[in-house]
Amino acid sequence: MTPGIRPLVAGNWKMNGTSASLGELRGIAEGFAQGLGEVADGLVCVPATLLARAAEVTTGTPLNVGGEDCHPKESGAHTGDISAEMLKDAGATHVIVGHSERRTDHGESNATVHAKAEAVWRAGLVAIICIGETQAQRESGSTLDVLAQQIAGSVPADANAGNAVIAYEPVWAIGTGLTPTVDDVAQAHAYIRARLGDKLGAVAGRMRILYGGSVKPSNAVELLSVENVDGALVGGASLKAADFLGIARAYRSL
Ligand SMILES: O=C[C@H](O)COP(=O)(O)O
Repeated sequence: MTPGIRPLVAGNWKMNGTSASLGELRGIAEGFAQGLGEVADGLVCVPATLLARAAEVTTGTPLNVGGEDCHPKESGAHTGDISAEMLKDAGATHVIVGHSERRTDHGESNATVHAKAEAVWRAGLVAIICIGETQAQRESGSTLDVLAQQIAGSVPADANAGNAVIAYEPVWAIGTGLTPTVDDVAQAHAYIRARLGDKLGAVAGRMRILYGGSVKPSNAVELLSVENVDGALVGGASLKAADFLGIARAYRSL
């Protein structure tokens, strides 16, 4: 946690969910409406196919919905792609950019992620910019260098606390049940805050830095209490309302 920064508990459904899943989203929205919204902001990023209906389900609740990716351009001949403006039209308030699965599956570079973050801002939305090292990079001792490069290349110079959220996701911790030690998380988040400070100045002290990678109700208090961890980006455990709310509930005791 960072004094003065309101935490954000964000879900990422990835390529999961059909209309039958909207009941879980409704459950999450109700949990935030019934008190959790007082201790943390809530967001669930859903597949584009569900976004408009997800926005309807969450209307009138504190829960926001977002997109998982966008094309850098506003419109044009890009079959199968979706622009940030389209996501906004469907009800998104946030868009994830640079998730490691996009970087790996679609070869997205830091420059691409940078362009996507700017596209999110062009649409008036908040960019959740993901960074994180692979297992091999960690084992070779280059974690902090990788984070520095990703911040330098992926985070536009006009990022601030209102338009961007940084998500630190060690790639090897995503969907594996493995998590870094709290000391490793603290070191990474402090380093990210410092590099953001170098790049952005004082505003970096007010930006949210989320941790992502195998967050679940049983480890949420431990991970979310770490200094400079201002929330979570949750994959698998965001698919069930009970699990996601269990994570957000950590903020009742922090
Ligand atoms: O965007 C979310 C992350 O990739 C974390 O996924 P996970 O909670 O399933 O490990």
